[in-house]
Amino acid sequence: MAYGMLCGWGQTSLDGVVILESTVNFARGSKTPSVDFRSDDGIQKVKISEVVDIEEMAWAPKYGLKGVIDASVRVKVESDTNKTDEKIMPLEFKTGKGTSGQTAMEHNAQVMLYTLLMSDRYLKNIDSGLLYYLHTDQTQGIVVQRSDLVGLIMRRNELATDILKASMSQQLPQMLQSPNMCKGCRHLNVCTVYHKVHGGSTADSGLGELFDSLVNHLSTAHCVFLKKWDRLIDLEAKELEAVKKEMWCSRSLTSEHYTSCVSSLVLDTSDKLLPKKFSKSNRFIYRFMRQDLPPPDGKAYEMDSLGPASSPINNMDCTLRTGDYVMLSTEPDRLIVASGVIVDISNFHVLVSFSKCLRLPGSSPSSVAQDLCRQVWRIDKDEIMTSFAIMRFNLVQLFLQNDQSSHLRKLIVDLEAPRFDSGCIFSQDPALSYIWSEKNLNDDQRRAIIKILTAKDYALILGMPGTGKTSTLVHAVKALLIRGASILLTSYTNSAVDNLLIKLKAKGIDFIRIGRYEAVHKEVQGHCLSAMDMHGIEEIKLRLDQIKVVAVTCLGITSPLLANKRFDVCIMDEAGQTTLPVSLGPLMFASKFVLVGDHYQLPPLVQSTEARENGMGVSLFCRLSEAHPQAIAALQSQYRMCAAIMELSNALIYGNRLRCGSSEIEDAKLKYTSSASLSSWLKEVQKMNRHKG
Ligand SMILES: Nc1ncnc2c1ncn2[C@@H]1O[C@H](COP(=O)(O)OP(=O)(O)OP(=O)(O)O)[C@@H](O)[C@H]1O
Repeated sequence: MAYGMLCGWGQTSLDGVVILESTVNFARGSKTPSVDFRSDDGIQKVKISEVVDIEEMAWAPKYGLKGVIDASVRVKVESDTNKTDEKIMPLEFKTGKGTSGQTAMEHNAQVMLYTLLMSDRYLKNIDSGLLYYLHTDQTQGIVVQRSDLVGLIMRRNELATDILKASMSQQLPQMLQSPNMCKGCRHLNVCTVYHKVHGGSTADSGLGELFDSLVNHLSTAHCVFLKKWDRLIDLEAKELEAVKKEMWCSRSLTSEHYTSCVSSLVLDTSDKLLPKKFSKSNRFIYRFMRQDLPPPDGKAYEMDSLGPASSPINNMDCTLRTGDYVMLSTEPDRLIVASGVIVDISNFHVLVSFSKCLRLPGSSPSSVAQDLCRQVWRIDKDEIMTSFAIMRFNLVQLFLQNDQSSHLRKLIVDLEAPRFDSGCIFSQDPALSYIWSEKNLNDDQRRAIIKILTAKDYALILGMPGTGKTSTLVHAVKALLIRGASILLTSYTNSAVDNLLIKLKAKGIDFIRIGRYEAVHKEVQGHCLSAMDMHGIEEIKLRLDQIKVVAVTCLGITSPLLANKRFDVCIMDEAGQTTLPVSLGPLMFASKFVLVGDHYQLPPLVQSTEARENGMGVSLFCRLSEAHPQAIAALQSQYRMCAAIMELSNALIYGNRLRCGSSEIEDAKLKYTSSASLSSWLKEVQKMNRHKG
């Protein structure tokens, strides 16, 4: 029965696949495992009677806690005295063997907190949970004591106070000074680096030589750099904190007050097939509409404006867009039910895709559909804080003690000059022969690709508007592939990544696109793993090992598909508009990198004035360009503007460095058949020209 239910769930990540497989195996197990709950009832037998949810999001604003529960299960528990009890509880899978010591304590604490989150979610007292160790096939029962929960919540409060203090005044709490506990802790590296950066000494770390061995590589300049950028991220995060608070605390805000949400929604049931299964991505699509929208009678959807009682979803202020990560919650109690991605949004509806069928917590299998239809919903944007977590993660990686971090640190923090292998220009390199023989490249573009091919550390491509950046990158990728290099292509936005991929596809270059299927351009969706006919993790791994070109957005690098992947080159487009901590992420995956951008155009978007004034608007591209102009290859021949328009760009920004790529471009004129169809500003220009003439 459990397997039947599981088949209804889509698979989102490798973790998800592992959990699904594990739960199926666990639930299918013919034997009824005996589990020690360490309670008065002695050893008890447990049997899963229903898998209620997989990877269930559990948010409890009142405790300030959130988590994703591997599996929420209904379990029949039979004690020695033949007493049978049916309960809902969390089931957490662990891959390690650690059933003792500190790790086991952490696992226990995690399950206990999940019972608290589930109690809040299912509105009933959930007093026990299960831990299943995959390696040893051992199941451990946990019965929650009130005193344990009180202790855990107190620790949570201490942690929250410390985090708040750190973000306000950059003061970190004392280290534990316990070598035994610290040695096995997975946060040891980051913890010691931060301790040193904040002026901590070996003595007050309490770790002696161990501390020195982890931080001795850090110079004063490194500490200053990390501290500065950490502070800038704090400032920017604080700016957006207000938005996050609204999401957690507000109960009655409408989109008029808060533009990243739509409230008062109901499921549109006019299409009986909802949810629709998006077969390619294995996701489930639900359509929501305003509660006050008149029922669709065929005409309602075609109306330009709605009646006075109803307000459009996608009004001018609403910042929700297709491709946005969102959270779905209930109104008025604001129970967060699932996270998904907007597939489409208009004045009348919003389509959201989820990794599995929706179900209200506690809903019985027979009434799931009715319960969902009766519910009033709210959709909030949900990506702001994840990007800060990624930025911090990227930043601290740069200061850890390993070869890759050390290499990047020298280039990015110490600003060591990048090396170029000019000798190879005269070699018989087939990649270079390809570039020399390629007729569609102009001299600037050829020089740029040679810069990329000769770079040992990095190259910077300054691509002014319309100078053929994308076309140049396509040839650069081809040349690198001739050399047998593996390439990670990245950019901040999905559209920039896909723009390049569409051109690569036209040239017959194969690639894998990592990212949310819905946010990927239709023309390249077929290159998403979720759209391929893959059977199991091994096949996915094999495909990833074989492919030479992988593309992902800068913030998409946290995908488990990229874990342990290494590339010869990372090429980053839009680098002039990407903040430094975001840029660092993809660079960690490659031996050398190419940044493509134009720092004369818009700098990275930074909301906080203080962060901007203190340097957050300086991209890595700009930092390296200013330090090492010799690393830049500039594309200056443009193919988008006639001479008169280009002169404006040259006068305002480019100091006459831009030139027309051909005489046709230089003299190009706008062709139109009738002036009636012209917009008013063009008519004005036309009049002025006649006047001049
Ligand atoms: N060497 C070349 N000769 C002739 N046309 C070219 C050449 N390189 C690029 N183009 C043309 O110039 C236009 C702009 O190219 P592309 O889109 O690659 O530039 P871009 O720098 O990425 O553009 P933008 O800055 O506007 O995003 C395209 O129409 C392209 O075909």
